[in-house]
Amino acid sequence: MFEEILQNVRLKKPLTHCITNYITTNDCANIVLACGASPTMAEAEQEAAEIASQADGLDINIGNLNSHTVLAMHRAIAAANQAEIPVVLDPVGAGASTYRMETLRDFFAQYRFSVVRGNVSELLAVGGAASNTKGVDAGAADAVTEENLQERVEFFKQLSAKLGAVVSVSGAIDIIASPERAYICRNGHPMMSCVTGTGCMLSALTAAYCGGNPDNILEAAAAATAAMGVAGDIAYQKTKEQGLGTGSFRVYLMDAISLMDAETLQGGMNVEIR
Ligand SMILES: Nc1ncnc2c1ncn2[C@@H]1O[C@H](COP(=O)(O)OP(=O)(O)OP(=O)(O)O)[C@@H](O)[C@H]1O
Ligand SMILES: Cc1ncsc1CCO
Ligand SMILES: [Mg+2]
Repeated sequence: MFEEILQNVRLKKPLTHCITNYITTNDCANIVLACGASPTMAEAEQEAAEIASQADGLDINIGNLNSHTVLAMHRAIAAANQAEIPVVLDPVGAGASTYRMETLRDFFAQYRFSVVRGNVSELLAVGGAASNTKGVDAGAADAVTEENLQERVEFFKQLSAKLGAVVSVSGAIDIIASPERAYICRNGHPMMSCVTGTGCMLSALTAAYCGGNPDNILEAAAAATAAMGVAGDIAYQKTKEQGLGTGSFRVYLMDAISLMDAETLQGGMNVEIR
């Protein structure tokens, strides 16, 4: 199902411009390289538009904002919209502060996004629902479960229609929704949330996949989530076999993305369409 998506990324090596937070910048650059794309992490307001307009995909992550990066983000997104380059927005910590919510409100009022990707608490906050975000982490009370899955799928399909963007929600059960169709992914391991930035990495990976597949955004976003989930499964297996911890898991996760091929993805993924 996702074979062509992966192949396009390795063939086209999409230039992926990420304006992200300094907590995870290096991991985001490395995951973009690992999947076969090229990262550029420029965040100076003076060059953000110029760099973005040369890219194939743009990743905007609000994890650690300041007035300079917000200005750079505005310039980069405007340039990407102008050039019709896909933009992925990671609303890190949405619901945690007024500054983040106001920044998001300004973005949604002015620009188009291809994908809005975050954890469930962030996407509930973006959708105006009650959210129990715990800083940049999802609140346990918001988790997608087998019991509330259908209700959440409907909510995120509606949010996708409202935003005019694919909505990609991560957690134990991931939901990647367009207004008509949602991919449900049940891969990955809880250890993924014990390493900082697995979500930030998934957003960067999503931007790279969208950059390589600009005419197939829903499938590109779903394939990125499935690849990250399968990588999480592989990394956990290796970590457990060797009796190791989260530091090794982080390295094995990167290894698994760099070694990911269509066969591994197809064989390992647990994906349903609703
Ligand atoms: N309990 C879990 N079981 C399986 N996979 C998980 C679990 N929690 C998170 N994941 C996976 O980890 C990755 C990151 O998801 P998460 O929801 O933790 O993102 P996030 O909160 O945005 O992360 P961060 O902001 O720390 O970068 C996704 O690929 C997701 O599927
Ligand atoms: C820990 C942290 N703080 C801001 S961004 C970030 C990385 C995970 O989103
Ligand atoms: Mg996040």
